[in-house]
Amino acid sequence: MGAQLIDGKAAAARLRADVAEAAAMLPRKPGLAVVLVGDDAASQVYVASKEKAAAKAGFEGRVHRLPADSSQNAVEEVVRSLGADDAVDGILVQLPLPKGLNEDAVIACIPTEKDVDGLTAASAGQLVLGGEGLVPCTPQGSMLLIRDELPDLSGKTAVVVGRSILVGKPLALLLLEKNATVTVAHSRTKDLGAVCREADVLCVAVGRPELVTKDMIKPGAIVIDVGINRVERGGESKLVGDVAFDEAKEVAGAITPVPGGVGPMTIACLLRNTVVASARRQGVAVPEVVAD
Ligand SMILES: Nc1nc(=O)c2c([nH]1)NC[C@@H]1CN(c3ccc(C(=O)N[C@@H](CCC(=O)O)C(=O)O)cc3)C=[N+]21
Repeated sequence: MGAQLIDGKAAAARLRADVAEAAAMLPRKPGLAVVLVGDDAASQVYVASKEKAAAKAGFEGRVHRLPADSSQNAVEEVVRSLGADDAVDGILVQLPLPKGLNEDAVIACIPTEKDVDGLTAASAGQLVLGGEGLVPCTPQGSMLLIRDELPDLSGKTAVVVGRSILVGKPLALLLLEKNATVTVAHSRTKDLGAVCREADVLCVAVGRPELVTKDMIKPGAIVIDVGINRVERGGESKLVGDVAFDEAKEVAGAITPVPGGVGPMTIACLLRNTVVASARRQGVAVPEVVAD
């Protein structure tokens, strides 16, 4: 075991404490609304943990549950009414939506200033332009973990495996903003191993269990594993990342585990975005503990 373990759970706990402190400084409590459509088991679990984390941070949290067979218009109407509700600072529409619903059209109903997931076209545009928009939670959490290990990315090579709207693309932009030399690899990349081996910072977000093996990692690299895959092993169900952790830790300099890595940071960053959105909407300065 050469690598240092990056403890996302501990980092998330620290961030949540900062968020709670910031929330207590605002004139009124931050309000977070979660919209959950249907009864997908995994989504229920995620939403419950978001609800709990929001309450613990001193937020006004509310979950709006809609039946799986809701019409497009019904879902959009709920999101629009939350957009018009002054007590709501952040709106999160839990994805994926049940089949038949148009996710893009639902997300388009979220006002930019309440887009705590950073998923609207306006937020994505601000990310490209280097603006002050709210940054998607998983890439934001990944960047905070990287910063703890390597505060200055100038002159470093970063490779992002995966180009999803939710993670890969925004993460590549954030790394670029911090002056890393960024390569985005994906399913059509030729010789993925050779590309990954160039990385001082290797981020993997493809949703393929243990795709990245130790021969693909530069000795001493920082490895950020965004994947959360449920697999059956020896008759048991367990979570594994997109990186073969047990062998990767022999060569990496620092590595995130799954679970306990990027996942907990995602929720902490959702709370952070909500307190930032709330401060802005209340017309007060964003408290220093959660700024930048
Ligand atoms: N609009 C929207 N925004 C999201 O941010 C969003 C979403 N939809 N849909 C689903 C995914 C998934 N997601 C996770 C958050 C935390 C953990 C997490 O904390 N995982 C723990 C353990 C999980 C476990 O034990 O099952 C860990 O990695 O240590 C995982 C996954 C947010 N998502």
